[in-house]
Amino acid sequence: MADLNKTIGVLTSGGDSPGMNAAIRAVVRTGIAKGLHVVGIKRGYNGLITGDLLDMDLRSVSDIIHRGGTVLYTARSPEFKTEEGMQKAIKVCKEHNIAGIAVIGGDGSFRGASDLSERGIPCVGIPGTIDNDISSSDYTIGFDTSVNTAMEMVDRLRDTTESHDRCSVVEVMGRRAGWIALDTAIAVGATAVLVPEIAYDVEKELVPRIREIQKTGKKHYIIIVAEGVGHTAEIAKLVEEKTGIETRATVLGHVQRGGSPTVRDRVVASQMGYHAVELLAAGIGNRVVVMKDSKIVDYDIYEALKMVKPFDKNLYDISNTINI
Ligand SMILES: Nc1ncnc2c1ncn2[C@@H]1O[C@H](COP(=O)(O)OP(=O)(O)OP(=O)(O)O)[C@@H](O)[C@H]1O
Ligand SMILES: O=P(O)(O)OC[C@H]1O[C@](O)(CO)[C@@H](O)[C@@H]1O
Ligand SMILES: [Mg+2]
Repeated sequence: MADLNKTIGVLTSGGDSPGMNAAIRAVVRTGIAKGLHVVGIKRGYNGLITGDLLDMDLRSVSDIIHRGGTVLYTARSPEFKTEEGMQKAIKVCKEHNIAGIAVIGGDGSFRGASDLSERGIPCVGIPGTIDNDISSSDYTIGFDTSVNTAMEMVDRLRDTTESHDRCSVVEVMGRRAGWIALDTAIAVGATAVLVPEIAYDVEKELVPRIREIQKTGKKHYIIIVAEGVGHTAEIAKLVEEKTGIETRATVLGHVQRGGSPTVRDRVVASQMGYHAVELLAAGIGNRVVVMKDSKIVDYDIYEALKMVKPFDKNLYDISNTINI
């Protein structure tokens, strides 16, 4: 039964990702379809602490499905991690009769969602991060757009790298995870990919690999380095010193977090937003919506946060076998 007196909130938190807007749109429209009142909470948990809320209607999410970023803005809120900040947030929820919140963000945001659920405000997490590093989910909203952007940028770099017989060492995002690096490496045919999950010695492994490949007549090289590995400039310097190949370092940076979301990100965001509201409308909280074996399902947040997503060693091996 529709409950016109029931209010749910939606917020985006942590780093933004393309497709967050599509998820907000799905939450708002599903909520309204179920007869709920929906409020947007601005700048993540900061908006919950300060009461920066806005009423959402069908038209307030028009014209956003194709836009990157988040119309609700996002933030990292150190205050929310304190008991005092948490209590302020709970007070705002009570004042506005908020019976549940869809939290679109990464693992940190889910910890906040779990803390709030524990204190009586049911929250449902939706994985939104370009890093694809939510252990419980095979996929996170924004990843596909991000790797497509990285691929396009490296394709451009390849033109100039090839023309000059050079090596390009390219750093892609992924503070603690190598998923963006791995998919990008496969897609651009990178000679090597360095990720935080797998130890790889530049001097003892990368340099000999390039030397071996040099013997086959190859003259230009792309090396992808995940941000979590770091030292991109030093890696480039070492490669140049040890191989004699002129080498440049490029850090792609935040361009990977912007831009119009791909079909995949828009579709998954819409599915996940819908699923989250089905739970909230039923008064169910402390859940995360995830993709498992191509299906949208939900897990208990505590259980989800404990899960481990093994790195795709098989894809890593494929990259090393065919990208020579
Ligand atoms: N342990 C925690 N307890 C309560 N709240 C937390 C906790 N960790 C993070 N948060 C809240 O969630 C916000 C976002 O967390 P974080 O900066 O880790 O980003 P994220 O959601 O993991 O996204 P991403 O890593 O993709 O940028 C924090 O600023 C804080 O307000
Ligand atoms: O917005 P900031 O603080 O620069 O965050 C950068 C980090 O955010 C992420 O893009 C995840 O959202 C990481 O890959 C990156 O390290
Ligand atoms: Mg995170």
